[in-house]
Parts: sequence; structure tokens; C-alpha cells
Amino acid sequence: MLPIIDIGSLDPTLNDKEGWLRVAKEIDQACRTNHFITEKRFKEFMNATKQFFELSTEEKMKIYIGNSKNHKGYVEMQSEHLDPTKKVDYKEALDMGLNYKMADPNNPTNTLNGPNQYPQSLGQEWVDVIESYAKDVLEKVAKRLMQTMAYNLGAPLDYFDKLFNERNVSTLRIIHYPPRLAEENEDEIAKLDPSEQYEKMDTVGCGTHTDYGCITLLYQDEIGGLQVRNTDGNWIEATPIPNTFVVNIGDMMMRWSNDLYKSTPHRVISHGNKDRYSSPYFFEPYGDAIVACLPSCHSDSNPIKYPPITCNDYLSMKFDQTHGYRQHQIDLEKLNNNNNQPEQLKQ
Ligand SMILES: O=C(O)CCC(=O)C(=O)O
Ligand SMILES: [Fe+2]
Repeated sequence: MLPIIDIGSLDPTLNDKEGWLRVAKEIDQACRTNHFITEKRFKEFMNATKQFFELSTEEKMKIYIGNSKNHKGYVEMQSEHLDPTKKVDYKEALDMGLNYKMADPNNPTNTLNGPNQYPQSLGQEWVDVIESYAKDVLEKVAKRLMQTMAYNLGAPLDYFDKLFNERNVSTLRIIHYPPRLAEENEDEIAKLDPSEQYEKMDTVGCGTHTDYGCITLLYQDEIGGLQVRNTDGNWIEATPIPNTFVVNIGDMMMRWSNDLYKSTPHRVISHGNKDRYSSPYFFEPYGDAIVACLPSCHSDSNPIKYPPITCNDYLSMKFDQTHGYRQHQIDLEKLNNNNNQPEQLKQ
């Protein structure tokens, strides 16, 4: 089981330096939030999540992500593909941003900052539940965790706070995993332990991947199925614990810290006959923020491992690789460019 770090008891002032460093070092664990997010808020949020996925496909497709210029909206069943050695992920999702402040819509460095698409039929009350949860988790939990990491990395305490300004492109996602499809050798698979099951399956809920941003706070219902690879390289089950987030380190944090923090591989096996709901919240800075190795994280004997890249470029590259609708747009663009070429240059 993932050990729990109890950030509820963390002294908000820097008097408790040891406590801050302990949290910063153990951060890729489960994280109990105690009094930061109330049980009531978690319950309301999970009810709203289920309510959305109970809508008809027709209703959900009204807010299809492929209709958004900024990667916001409904990700239909079997349209994201995280592990190329498996079939497409057996899940559906809704991606939402914070809607704090819109960037210039014509600025190509900020293509991920834009209006959400909310399900009209669920009304403003639904939106209010989602937005209150989003704001609470960012302000109360994520920022505190990022401050401990900045402290641990020798950066100014507010280093990440500044990057997570009102134009940040963090994504709150809700996911539904229907019961898994039976595999050809289902009986044999059912006897294996979960980490061996993944290897033998063709279709999984969510393929092995690392998240792309700074950190992810992942909330899950009581069903289970999430596996996380620990720093020793072993896959362990992230057994659900009420009112607790699983914290995953993302690729940008790995780039900022020059591998001091390594992004956490994880994956999901769907349940045999139950629906599972979860909600990762990916914390990403504003679009044109440069993700570059922190000055305190490199030296002559520890050279910089990753070139600087903007948050927008990094995320767009990852979304292009994994989302069916973007692949489709890229193919269409190629086709159009090809059709506009002189006859002898056409491929
Ligand atoms: O559903 C989960 O527990 C994990 C989801 C996930 O890892 C993701 O969407 O990046
Ligand atoms: Fe993930």
C-alpha cells in the first residue's frame, strides 16, 4: 500500500523545516488532506461526476472535445491511447480548465487556455459544485505541496505559485471506467495478481503512462484498480483511502528538477463488473511558462538533462500523441497541405 503523508498537520509557517522537507521528499505517495477539503465537498463532487456520465451519449457529444479549440470537453469512449502496446483505453472522460482568466485567443503560445464546455442540461448548480472543488484543491492542497517542493529544490518558496497564475492551464478531469471487456483468456487472467494481469491483457482502463505537468492530485472512488510504479521499479496497488489523493509527479516537475523528482508511471485495470469513477487534477503553469531546469538543480557534475520547452508546447505534443480527435485533425491538415501542393510534389 502507498504510505500516507498527512499534510493536514503540516505547519503552514516555515518554522517546521523538517516537516516541510519530509512532505517534499515523500510527495509521490498518497496524501491525506484532513480538514482542507471536507468530506461533504468530496461527496458532492463524486455525485456530480456520476451524474455527468449517466447522460446519454448524444448529450455528452454536444460538448465533444473535438469541437473545442482549447482541448476542453468530452473525451468519448475508447478515444485516448496511452500505452501503444495495448488497445485504446477503455474509458470516457471530461476535461475542464479553471476559467480564471482567458488568454488572448489569437496567441498561438496559449492554445490550451480557453472556455470550458459544460453540460447544459445539468445547469449552473452542477458547474458550481465542480468549480468550488477545483478552486479548493488548487488553492488549499496543490499550492502547499508545490511550495514544499520549491523549498526542497532550493527555489524561492513562491516559485511555482507564480507560474500557476490566473492563466494557468491546469486540467480537472473526471473519468468513467465501465466494467472491463472480457479477455480471451479471462479465466487465466482472473487468477493472476493485478500487476501481472496488466501484462496479459489486451484492453486496459488506462495504459501505463506518466502525467505531463507538475503534480497530479488524483481522487478515486472505492472500487480500486489504479497501480503505481514506485521508485524501486515495483508496481503497487494504490488502494483507495477515503478523503485522500494519490499524488503523481509529472514530467514538467522532472524537467524543472533535472530528475530529482521523477515522474511516476501509473495505469488502471478496470473492474470485472463494476463501474469506476476517478478524477485526476493535473496542475500545469500558464501556457507560455518556460519549463527549464532550476538553477539549483544542475552543476558541472550534474549537467542539464532536458532542454527548455514551453508548457503549451509540451502539453500539445503529448495530447497530439494520445488523443484520437487530434490525430484526426493532424491527418486532415496533412491531406489539405498535400492537396494544395503542385501535382509533382504530392505524396
Ligand atoms: O483513473 C485513474 O485512477 C488514473 C487516471 C490517470 O492516470 C490519468 O487520467 O492520467
Ligand atoms: Fe495519469
